Amino acid sequence: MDGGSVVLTPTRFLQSNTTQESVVEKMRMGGGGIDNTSAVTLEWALSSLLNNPEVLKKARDEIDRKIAPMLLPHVASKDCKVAGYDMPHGTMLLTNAWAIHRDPRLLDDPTSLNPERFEKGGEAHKLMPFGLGRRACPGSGLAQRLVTLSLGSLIQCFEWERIGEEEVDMTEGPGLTMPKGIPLVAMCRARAFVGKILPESA
Ligand code: HEM
Repeated sequence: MDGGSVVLTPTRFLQSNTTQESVVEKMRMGGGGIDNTSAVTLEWALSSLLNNPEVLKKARDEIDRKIAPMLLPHVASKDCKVAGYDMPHGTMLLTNAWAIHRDPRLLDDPTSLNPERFEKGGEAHKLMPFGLGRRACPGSGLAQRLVTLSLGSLIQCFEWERIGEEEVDMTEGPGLTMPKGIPLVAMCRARAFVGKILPESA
């Protein structure tokens, strides 16, 4: 291997008295004890991807498209079954709320915006933005009041419009709380009655 700037050899971190230079030197000589099938395979794979950036981009786009945000991980405190699957004590369980909320077996036409669907008895339980069970969000009462009151006031007090013909971009950004990929920019105008209450906003 040429003395490149990145040496992908995880095993070297296990050897506290080994400098990077000495590891690289040993690798050049086919160093004993450093050979690691997985690390070598990873190194070749990453090398090939770096020489073929379009394939690297395709792989990353596919991962971004298919790996949805999960709820926080939970761990089984004792052996149990979830949906028929054995969960031995200590198993980490990740809930894919994104997929559950889009499952046509649970909701009719799940990707349509139809808030009235949750007025029907039992339907609200299919929505789980706050998780479920003992570790569900303890702030859900506060959050629901805050969000619904704020959204209600924004709808009540302003006329809203998109800034153009194009639909608002719905791409998700990275991060635990699933922020918007592109921040929302919209036009709003205070409704006439607001001017009577707050003259400076008219
Ligand atoms: C729209 C707003 C919010 C959303 C969507 C949200 C969502 C969540 C979710 C999905 C969890 C993980 C539940 C699980 O592990 O299954 C969680 C946990 C938690 N949330 Fe929230 N949350 C919100 C607002 C708040 C607020 C306002 C507070 C505090 C005032 C809060 C405090 C917490 C705490 C302390 C936990 C950890 C609970 C535990 O692990 O036992 N959250 N939240």
